[in-house]
Amino acid sequence: MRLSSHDDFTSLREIIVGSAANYLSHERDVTFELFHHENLTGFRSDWAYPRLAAHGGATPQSWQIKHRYAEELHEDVEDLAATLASFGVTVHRPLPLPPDAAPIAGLGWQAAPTPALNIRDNTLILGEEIIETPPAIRSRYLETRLLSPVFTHYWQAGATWTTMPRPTLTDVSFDLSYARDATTTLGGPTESIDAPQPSSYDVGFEMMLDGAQVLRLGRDLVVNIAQENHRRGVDWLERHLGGRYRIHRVWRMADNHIDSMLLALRPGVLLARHAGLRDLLPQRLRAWKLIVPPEPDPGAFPVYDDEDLVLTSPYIDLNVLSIDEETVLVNEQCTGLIKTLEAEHFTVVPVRHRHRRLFGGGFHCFTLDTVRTGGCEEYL
Ligand SMILES: NC(=[NH2+])NCCC[C@H](N)C(=O)O
Repeated sequence: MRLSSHDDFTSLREIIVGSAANYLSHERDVTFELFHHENLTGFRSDWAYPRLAAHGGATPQSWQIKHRYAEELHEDVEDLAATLASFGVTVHRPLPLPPDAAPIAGLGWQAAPTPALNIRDNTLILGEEIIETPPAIRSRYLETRLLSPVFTHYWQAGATWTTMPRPTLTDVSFDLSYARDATTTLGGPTESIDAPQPSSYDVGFEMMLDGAQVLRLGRDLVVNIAQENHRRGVDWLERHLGGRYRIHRVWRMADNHIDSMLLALRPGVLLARHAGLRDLLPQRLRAWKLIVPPEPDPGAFPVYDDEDLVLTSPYIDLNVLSIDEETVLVNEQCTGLIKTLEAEHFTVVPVRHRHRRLFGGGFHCFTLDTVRTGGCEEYL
């Protein structure tokens, strides 16, 4: 079918499910530390972390992921793909990262590549257009290349395929204000994000915007912005779209991705982390109903060691995936959310995903819907 995806809730026909194959390590350079600083430092995350200060050091490090967790993740992602297929959805897959992947390099940096797992992040599908968004983490620089075969398939069927300007990603490319303003300890055990090193390739602040910062509602796009890199990215998007969409900028609802804060389940209904989010919404969206699940249960997560990096907050299970306006895939461990949605008359499909705190995403992050029945509607 032709690419056509304008929202997260109308009937799902085709989807890409990320690949967790060979997720062996995290490249703990300054770009990784900055992107994940909120979780790495425990800020806002209630039972975040005994923590890392003990480790010390200032050079990028390859942080090994325990084999068992990588394997269990892979198993859960393959099951997710099978569950979607069992609903009659056509499932596409990225190329798996090979086990012996060589490091990738940019101007003045080098990093081990990550697999195309959280594919919501680096691509934005807007209707009939694929927009590859500029990554903010070096190890993710070539991630969308693993999706090239799928994008080529849609391009051949008539899709528009665009790549936003690619950043150089030197240390000084980043606006650190969000990290500085937050009440958090800067710097992880590896590279301090507060000490950018000069490079001959410096160009100053660059555009950086992840697809996952955008909530798609037909003609309306709600975009979370936390700092200048994001602002430049949204400015680009707005100019590129040339009035075809209405962009609503939301200031600092989250550090970056919006999809463990707010998701649309159907026109008029949002799933929200807490009721206070209403005040941050664009005026016309404030009239929508907010479904707020109970606070996450610490007992619903595996217990990890200090060296197992926790990359998401305990609210990650809010990151659900809708098959249609009634049917929602939810983490089987998140019984509070399951009950809440059932009470609202949704059909919940429980799906296993054990290590959602270790790999940065839930079901919405791991997928990219490419064909849904909804058009470019005026929901607002
Ligand atoms: N598209 C994504 N990767 N979203 C995941 C967002 C997770 C969010 N930072 C949290 O800790 O809850």
